Amino acid sequence: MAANPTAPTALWPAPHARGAVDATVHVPGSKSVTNRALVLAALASEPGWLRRPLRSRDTLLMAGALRAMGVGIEETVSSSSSGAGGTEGCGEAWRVIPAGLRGPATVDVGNAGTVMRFLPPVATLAAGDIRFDGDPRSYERPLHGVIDALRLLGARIDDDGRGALPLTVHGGGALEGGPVSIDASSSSQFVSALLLSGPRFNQGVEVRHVGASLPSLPHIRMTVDMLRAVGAQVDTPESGGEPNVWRVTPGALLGRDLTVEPDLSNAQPFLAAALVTGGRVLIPDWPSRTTQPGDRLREIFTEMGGSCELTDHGLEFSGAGRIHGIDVDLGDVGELTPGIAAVAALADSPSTLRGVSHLRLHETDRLAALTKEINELGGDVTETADGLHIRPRALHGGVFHTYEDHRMATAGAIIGLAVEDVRIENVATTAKTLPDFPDLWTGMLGSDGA
Ligand SMILES: O=C(O)C1=C[C@@H](OP(=O)(O)O)[C@@H](O)[C@H](O)C1
Ligand SMILES: C=C(OP(=O)(O)O)C(=O)O
Repeated sequence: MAANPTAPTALWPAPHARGAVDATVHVPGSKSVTNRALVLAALASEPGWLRRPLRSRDTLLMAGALRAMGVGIEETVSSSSSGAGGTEGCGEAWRVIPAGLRGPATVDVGNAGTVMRFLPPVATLAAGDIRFDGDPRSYERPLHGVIDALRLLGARIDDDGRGALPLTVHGGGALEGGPVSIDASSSSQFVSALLLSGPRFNQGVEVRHVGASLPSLPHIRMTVDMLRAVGAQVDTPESGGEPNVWRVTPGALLGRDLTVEPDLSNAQPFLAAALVTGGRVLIPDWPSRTTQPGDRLREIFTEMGGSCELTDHGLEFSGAGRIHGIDVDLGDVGELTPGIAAVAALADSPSTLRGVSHLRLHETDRLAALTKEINELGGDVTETADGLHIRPRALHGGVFHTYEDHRMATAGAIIGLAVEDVRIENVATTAKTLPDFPDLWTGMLGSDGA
C-alpha cells in the first residue's frame, strides 16, 4: 500500500536542486495579518471584508473560534480588484459579520500563538463561558502575561494554576479595562492581544511592558497599524508616549475592506532557494511598506550574498552562488531564525544568530531542534544563551525531524536543495501557515528540478 504523505511519520524526500532556480512564486496571505484582521472585524460595529485571507490551520482555527462565539464569517470567491500591487482577478474573500459575543463555546487553539493569546481578551467580552484547549504543545507555551493582565483588568478566568492552557474565561459581556503592567519578554503577542481588544474595554487599556527585552517589535507595530486602520486611537512609544507603554482609547471599530499582504516570512524559503542555488525568484505583490518582519529578509539575505530589487512586479531576488555567514540580532524577527539557520549551515563562513532565546517556547524549542537536526546531517551548530552559533560543514543526507513545527519543515527543505537525500518528517505540518508548501516548492523547481 502506498505511504500516506500526510501521516505525521511520513518522510518527504526534499527535492535536490539540479541547477539554479528561476521562478515566480505567489505566496499566500500573511498569517499575522489575517488573524489580526479577523479579530478586529469581529469586534467592529459593522460588517467588513478580508480579501486574499490566508487559509491555513492557524487562520481556520481563528475563524472557527470566532464563529463559535457567535461571529458570522462567510467565505466567498470575489472578482474585485485586490488593491495589493494592483493585481486584479478572482480571489477568496471572507465577509465578517460581528454579533453579540456569547458562550458557552469551546475554542481549539491548535498550536497557534495568535489564537491562544489574542482570543482570551475577546472572550472576556462574551456573555458566557469560553473554554480554551489545544495541542499538547499549547499547554507549554507562555500565556501568563495575558491571563494575569486580564484578571487585573477585571476578568474571571479558571486555569490549573500554571498560567497556561487549558483554561475557561467566564465572560461577563464586558470588561472594565484600564492600566496594567506585564512582562512580555517571552512573547510580544501578550501586548498585541491586550491592545487588539482594548477599544472594546470600558476604559480602554494601557499596557506597560516591565520585563527585560521585548521580542518581535514589528508585530506590535502591525497590531497598532491595524488598530488605527479600523479607527482606534492608539498612543505608542513611537508617537511620543513613554517607552514600553501602549494606550488604546475605548471606542467603536469600523468594518473595513482589507486585502491581506503575502506572508513575507513564508516567502523566506523561496528567497533562500535563489540564494542557495544561485538562481532568481520573483515574489509578486511584495508590499512597498509593511510591518511584517519578513521584509527584513531583503537586508539579511543581501548581507548573506544575494541581491534584490523591489519593482512594480514584486520582489526580485537573486543569489550569486555563494552564501556568506552573518552575525545578526534576530530579536525583532525571531520567526525568520529557522530559515536563516538553514542558509547559514550552507555558507562559506560561520554565523552567529542572537537575541532569540524566546524561540525555546515557540512551536517547539527551535534552538534545540535546529542544533540537533543540522548536526545530525553532519553540521556543527551550538546553542548559545540567546541563539545559535553555526559553523558550516559538508552535510550529508538523512532524516530531518520537524517536531510539528512548520518552520523546521521549510528549513529542512532549504538544506535539501543543496544536500542529496534529505528526508523531511511530516512535511504536512507546514499546513499551520502554508498548506500549499510542497506543491509550491516542487512548482518552483520545475520539471527539470530547477
Ligand atoms: O503577533 C504575531 O503575529 C506574531 C508574533 C511573534 O511572536 P513572539 O513574539 O511570541 O515571537 C512571531 O514569532 C509569531 O510568529 C507571530
Ligand atoms: C512563532 C510562530 O507562530 P505562533 O503564531 O504560533 O507564535 C511562527 O509562525 O513562527
